Amino acid sequence: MVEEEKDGEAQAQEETTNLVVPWMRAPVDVSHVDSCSLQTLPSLHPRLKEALEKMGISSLFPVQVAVWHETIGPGGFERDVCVNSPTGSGKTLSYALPIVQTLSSRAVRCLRALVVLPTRDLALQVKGVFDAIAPSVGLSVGSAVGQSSIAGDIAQLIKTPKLDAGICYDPEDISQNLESSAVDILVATPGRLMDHINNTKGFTLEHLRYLVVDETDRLLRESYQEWLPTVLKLTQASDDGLFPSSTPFVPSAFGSLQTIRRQSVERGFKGKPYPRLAKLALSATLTQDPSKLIQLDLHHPLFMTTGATRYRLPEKLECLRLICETGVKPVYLVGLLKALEGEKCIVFTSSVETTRRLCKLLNFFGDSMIKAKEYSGGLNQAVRSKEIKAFRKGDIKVLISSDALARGMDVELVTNVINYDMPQYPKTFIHRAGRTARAGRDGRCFTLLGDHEVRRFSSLLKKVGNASCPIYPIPPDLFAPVRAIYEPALAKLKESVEPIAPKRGRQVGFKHNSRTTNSQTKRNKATSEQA
Ligand SMILES: Nc1ncnc2c1ncn2[C@@H]1O[C@H](COP(=O)(O)OP(=O)(O)OP(=O)(O)O)[C@@H](O)[C@H]1O
Repeated sequence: MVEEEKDGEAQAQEETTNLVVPWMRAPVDVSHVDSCSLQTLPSLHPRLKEALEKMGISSLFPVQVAVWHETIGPGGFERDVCVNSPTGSGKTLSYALPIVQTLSSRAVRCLRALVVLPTRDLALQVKGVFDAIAPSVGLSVGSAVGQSSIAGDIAQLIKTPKLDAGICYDPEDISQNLESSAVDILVATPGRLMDHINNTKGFTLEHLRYLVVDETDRLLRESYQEWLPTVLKLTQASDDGLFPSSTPFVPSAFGSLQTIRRQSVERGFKGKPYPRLAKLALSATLTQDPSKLIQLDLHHPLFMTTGATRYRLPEKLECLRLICETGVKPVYLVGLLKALEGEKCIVFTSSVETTRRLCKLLNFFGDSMIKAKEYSGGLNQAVRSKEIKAFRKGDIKVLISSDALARGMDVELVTNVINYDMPQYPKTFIHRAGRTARAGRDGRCFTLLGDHEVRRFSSLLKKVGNASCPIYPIPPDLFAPVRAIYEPALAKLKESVEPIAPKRGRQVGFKHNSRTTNSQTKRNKATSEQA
């Protein structure tokens, strides 16, 4: 299974699209915004300040300051906000903080903010950020992600109030109206969100005020059961001015409430439901494709980006390349990993299959060489969670991964990213490389290349705005011993791996060069990260 960022056709189409929507032509340039200490940040709730300090945060990053100024204070959240900001620049807190601050004054608990992410692990990571700040102002956060128990979700999300003794209730009203949300903020993946929309009694988006579409370009690439049009429809005003799911009788004694969205006649809002659903869309590689952006139904959108170029790598990222002899790429990888011994490294391959084999092969080099673990969409969730936990703790130093880990994942102290397989698309390079050099830290991104890939890689580097990518020389004293044990390790791999039905022109195992991988990539136009 291939987990590349997107298929070539769509990527190529986007690369050549010169149609930039008018509101993207006059962006707020975040590179002109300064960080701001929590002391001087206007209007910050004192309890949120305390919570941030507990997280070790003393100032906000530029993108966070820019979004804060747009969303907090008079006129806040009047416009939808689209953010294109480098990996590791702090986009999660840039939306989490203003949403939590704004909801801190809410009187009744109901679901008001929905954050959607493409994968389970990402959603849980973002929930962790909300969990660190929202309870300080009395807000509750829930998650609805794939591969967790639906019953558990429901218990967490839906509150069924206790009825006062002695009052006579209509059973129908009780069953229909008295269940309400136990959370103010929900972090979800699209598939599980649709499960709740379609099947969970009492789950409603009636009161939703904020919708965050994180990793926007990834989420807009697939329809994921039409989650976005469904959410937008469920938050529209109906013809009679009332929200469609509102029922005429809701006994206020139980704390239920209705949000009435009317067709507004105010300037700038004419014909739109009010109160309005405010939207935030974010990515390090935000799409500029009008046919994708239109799906968001943005209101008077404000575009925030960093610098003049479309893509931008983290400031302290150093890019390096290794030119590998054909047929012995794993030797270069092991030599490089030996040179980086003790540091946390993520090694990216282009498919689940290569991830599995490469991980096995590295472990066949023997304990004195490299201990590596695997992370890919081919593993079950429990194993993936276990490996990522061990990697976060530092018990594992080398993680071999497919692109399932390329987007958004924030693992502390990853100092090196290694592209074992050269990424095919600029977006893939940006997201993979962005697993290091986060939050202003240093990091290195190495790319292993065959001779025939050098030119294509140079053109890719130009597209990501990086001209300099010197060759990294592996110290010869590290290289020679690795080479000596390569053949026995490869033989062990061949014994252990089940033979794959041979396809014409396809080489099995690691007697391949990157051309083989590329042809596999083209054959397997499969999906990737699981929703
Ligand atoms: N103001 C801050 N001060 C210090 N650290 C911060 C601050 N804001 C965020 N961070 C840290 O920076 C790291 C990157 O943040 P985050 O994951 O939000 O980046 P991102 O822009 O969403 O990246 P990606 O595009 O890869 O998803 C996290 O470890 C986070 O805890």
